[in-house]
This record gives sequence, C-alpha cells and structure tokens, in this order.
Amino acid sequence: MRMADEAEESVPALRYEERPDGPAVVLLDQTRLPAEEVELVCTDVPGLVGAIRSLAVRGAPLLGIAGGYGVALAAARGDDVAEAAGRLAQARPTAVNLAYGARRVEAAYEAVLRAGEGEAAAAVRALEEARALHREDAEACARMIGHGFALLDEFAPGRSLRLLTHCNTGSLVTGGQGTALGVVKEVHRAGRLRWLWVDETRPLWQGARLTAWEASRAGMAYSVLADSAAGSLFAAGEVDAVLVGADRIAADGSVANKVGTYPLAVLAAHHGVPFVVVAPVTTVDPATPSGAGIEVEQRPGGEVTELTGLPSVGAREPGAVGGAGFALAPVGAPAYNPAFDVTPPELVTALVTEQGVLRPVTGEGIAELCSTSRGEVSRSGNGMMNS
Ligand SMILES: CSC[C@H]1O[C@H](OP(=O)(O)O)[C@H](O)[C@@H]1O
Repeated sequence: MRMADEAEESVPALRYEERPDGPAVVLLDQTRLPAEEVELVCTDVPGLVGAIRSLAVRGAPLLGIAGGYGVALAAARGDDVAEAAGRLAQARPTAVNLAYGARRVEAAYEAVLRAGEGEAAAAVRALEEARALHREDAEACARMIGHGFALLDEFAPGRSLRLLTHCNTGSLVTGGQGTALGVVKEVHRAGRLRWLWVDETRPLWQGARLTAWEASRAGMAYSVLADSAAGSLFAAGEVDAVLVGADRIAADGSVANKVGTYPLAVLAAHHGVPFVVVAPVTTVDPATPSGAGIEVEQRPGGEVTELTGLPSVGAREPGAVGGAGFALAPVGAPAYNPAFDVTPPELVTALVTEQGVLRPVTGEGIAELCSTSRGEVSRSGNGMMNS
C-alpha cells in the first residue's frame, strides 16, 4: 500500500491483467483516497459491478473503460457474456459511457462468434476491443485538453486564470490526463493557473478527496471550498471560468453531471463567467432527446445523513459508500440524494470534445457531433469548430 505522497502527475486508475491465477480488472479504490492508495482486484463481473456501484471506480469515461474490460473479463472466464454486459450496463444508470463500453465490447465478441471462430478467438477479440477503447479515451483526453486550453486562451489571452471545478474529472476518471481537470493541468503546466477553486462536492466529497489529491500531486495552487461557498467567489469576481465534466449529454445539448453542477451554471450565467463542459463524444447520447429523458441516479440517503468512515467498516445501507459513520442528522432521517443534476444547453458557454469546441451548444451541433466519425473535424454554422 503506497501512501499518496509521491509527486506524480497521474496514476493509472484501472488496468486489465492476465495474472497467474487468472484474468482480473485491477483498479485504484477511489473510496480509500486520499489517505490510502489501495488496489482492488476484480476477478469476476459481480465484483466489478460492486466496485462500480460503490464508486471504487467512477467517472463517466472510466466507467466506459471498466465496462469494456468487464465484458472482456467475462469472455476470458467463459462466463455468459451477454448477461455480464447487461449487468455492467445497468450498474449505474446515468453515465452513458458505461453501457457504451460494455455493449461495444460485447458486439466485438459476438461478431467473432457469428463468424464461427469459436469462444477463445472471441475472447481475444473482446480484450482487443476493450484495450482499443482505453487507448481511444487516452487520445481523446489529449485532444480535449488541447481544445480546452485554446478556448480558455481565447477567453483570456495570455492571462493567468482562476478556475473553479466541481467533482473530479482528472486521471482518476479517464484513460488519460482527464477531461475538465485535464485542461486545468495544462493551464498549470503553461504557468497560467493563478488559482484552482475545488468544490468539495457533497455528499461523497469527490472534489475534496480526489481533485485535491490530483491537484496536490500536480503541484497546483488550490483551495477546497464548501459547495455552498462558490456563490461568494463569483460575487467577489474571483472566478474566471468554470470547468466541469459530464456523465450524459442529451441530443438537445442538456448536460447531466454531478449534483451541484446546475447551480454553478446559473451562478456563471448571472455573473457573466464562461461555463465550460469538457467531455468525450462517448458521453454524448443522441438516443436521449432532452435533459428530461436522462435517468438521474438516486443514491442511499445515508450518504447524506452520515459522515462515513472507510468502506471496510461496512456500509449502513445497501449500496451506500463508506462504512458505519457519524450521524449528521437524526438517525433514519429521510434524505434526498440525487447523484447528478441536469444543466440546460443555454447555460453552457461551450462544450469541449476531442472533435472540437461546440459553441453555442445546440441540438443541431450535437447532431453533427454524433454524425461525424471519431477523429474527423466538422465546421458548421452553429459554431462547431476546431479550436
Ligand atoms: C469526466 S466524468 C466525471 C464525472 O463523473 C462523476 O460522477 P461520479 O463521481 O458519481 O462517477 C461526476 O459527475 C464527474 O463530472
């Protein structure tokens, strides 16, 4: 167990291993960070589904990669691949990437079976597709980071920036350097990060625990803040731009992201601050017409009403993250705990993907984004451009 104190830019959040005792998906248990770097070895799909539900592995792009490797793991074990893909796809409902990754690898596996090449060859193909998905995400991060940095430079040429972010969108949620936090890292590397404001991100503290962990390792100047303190920073003129990730982007440009994102978008609009979403095209879901159609995951109330310890203590409620904790409310108090909220497109200044920057974010622009194959760049009257 390595303590989280080495100065490293990014730590691989997940890998697939063919071990002497069999294949496994090995992941950095994010419920144990920042205090401990503990690896979780998932040797079967039920174990991986449990890790996804407990947020030991989390974040839309990484969930897609985990879903893909999970199907490859089932194929390597000779398990029922269709059943495994279904369980993985349904492990968390909001991040579209999870189902995309699982189904894409399942389709690769099935194609080899249909060709009559047998289960062993199909299992090899499944792992190849999962690894391709992983590589593509890392490449997408690099392109998003370039487009995002150029966009910020357009907003404030040559200036140092005070950026605010919510939840965690760095190396811990992608196959590469991250989405929104990946852009922040690039601003920092360019010597242009004046300050990073890190929303703690209640109730699971992804900001305080994970973004602060990544920011510390990158040597950034930052402050953690209570989510409710963000408004006073906008009022004081202390925020030059907001950068967040996404879990699902509907066909009309509505953005589902960690709960607390929508209020930031309203604050940014009120104060004339750019509100920028950074997400790979695999987060875009043309099959969901609008934000109203996005299923928002409802999580156990105990995550709100208890301050929990390490998950090893044993969660109070099925599915809740963390172990037995301290009551922050009367025991058994009812709680409302949506994991995400939805921001309408009119509050999004720009959507940065690996294919370019969409500004403004409109249904037409989203449709065009989905119609181009990966890597192509499209330019259109609705502001789709490659920055
Ligand atoms: C770059 S996607 C990260 C995205 O995922 C987080 O949700 P969770 O921690 O519940 O997996 C959050 O919405 C982040 O913006």
